[in-house]
Amino acid sequence: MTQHSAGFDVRVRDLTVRFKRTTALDGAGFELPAGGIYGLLGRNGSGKTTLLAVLAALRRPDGGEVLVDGEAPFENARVMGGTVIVRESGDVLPTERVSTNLKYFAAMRPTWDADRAGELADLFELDLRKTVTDLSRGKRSALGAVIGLATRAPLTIFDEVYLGMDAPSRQLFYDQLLAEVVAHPRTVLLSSHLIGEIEHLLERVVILDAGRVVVAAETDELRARGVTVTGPATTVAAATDGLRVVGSRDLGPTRQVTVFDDLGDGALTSLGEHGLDLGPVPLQDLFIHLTGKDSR
Ligand SMILES: Nc1ncnc2c1ncn2[C@@H]1O[C@H](COP(=O)(O)OP(=O)(O)OP(=O)(O)O)[C@@H](O)[C@H]1O
Repeated sequence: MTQHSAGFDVRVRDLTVRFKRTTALDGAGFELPAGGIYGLLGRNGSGKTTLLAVLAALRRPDGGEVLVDGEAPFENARVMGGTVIVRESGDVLPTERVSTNLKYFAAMRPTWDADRAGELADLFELDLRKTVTDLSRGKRSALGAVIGLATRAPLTIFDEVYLGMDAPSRQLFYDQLLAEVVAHPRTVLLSSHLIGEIEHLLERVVILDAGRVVVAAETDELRARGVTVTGPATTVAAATDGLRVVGSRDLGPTRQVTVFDDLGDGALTSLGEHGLDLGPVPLQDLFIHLTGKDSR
């Protein structure tokens, strides 16, 4: 059911987008419930920006279905009015001052919170008098963060916008994002390469690979499906037979494999009974295994 107070939900089914010779999205599908912070991960060229552009109504799909809050977003004034996308290329007025940009968004966006925008601009130490073109890359990213957060849109999309920020600024962004979503629930979709940094924020993760969704799952469920198994090579091979092994490396007689499978307690106990060492797999490693050359 759509919960308007908690943001827009997103349903994508069999989505295809083509550019002349390139199929950027090739039957992608996933769902995001209303209200929550979600991650869109994928290697360079996997289709993240294209997907986000479709969700934000900047592009019409060539095939399949995209529903945002129950309706197709393209040329849909209601859905577009409730969606904000922040991209590094900037959807700001580049030759105007920061202060003018904030006033412009205040006028354009009914959900804009001007006090919060001012507070965030202070926190990010943005000089309101500077024109956008005179800002450093990191400060331009910070302006994007301020706009994305202060808009309080039911669907808020950040397309790698915080990559230009230094580590303390990114931490500030993550903290402020979390505070915003707790105080004013909405649906936030972040695309990023910095998985280790953002994984604790994410309720769900969608991983794209070559235009297809290879994983769409709750982050906790994803972590539970990944385990490293370490021990004598022959024992590891026998114990993991029949499980989906996504990575393997040998260190002399010792083998470590990364398993990505529905591991119930039974499977884990049986691995443990073989006397093998079991360990967690960082999301970043799972991502590398699932989108690396070996998995194709
Ligand atoms: N305007 C365009 N014209 C032609 N091809 C395009 C266009 N935009 C994207 N593509 C192609 O579509 C594919 C997906 O690109 P997209 O920008 O969506 O990927 P991405 O996952 O955002 O990549 P990155 O992480 O490098 O930003 C790529 O092969 C890209 O070259």
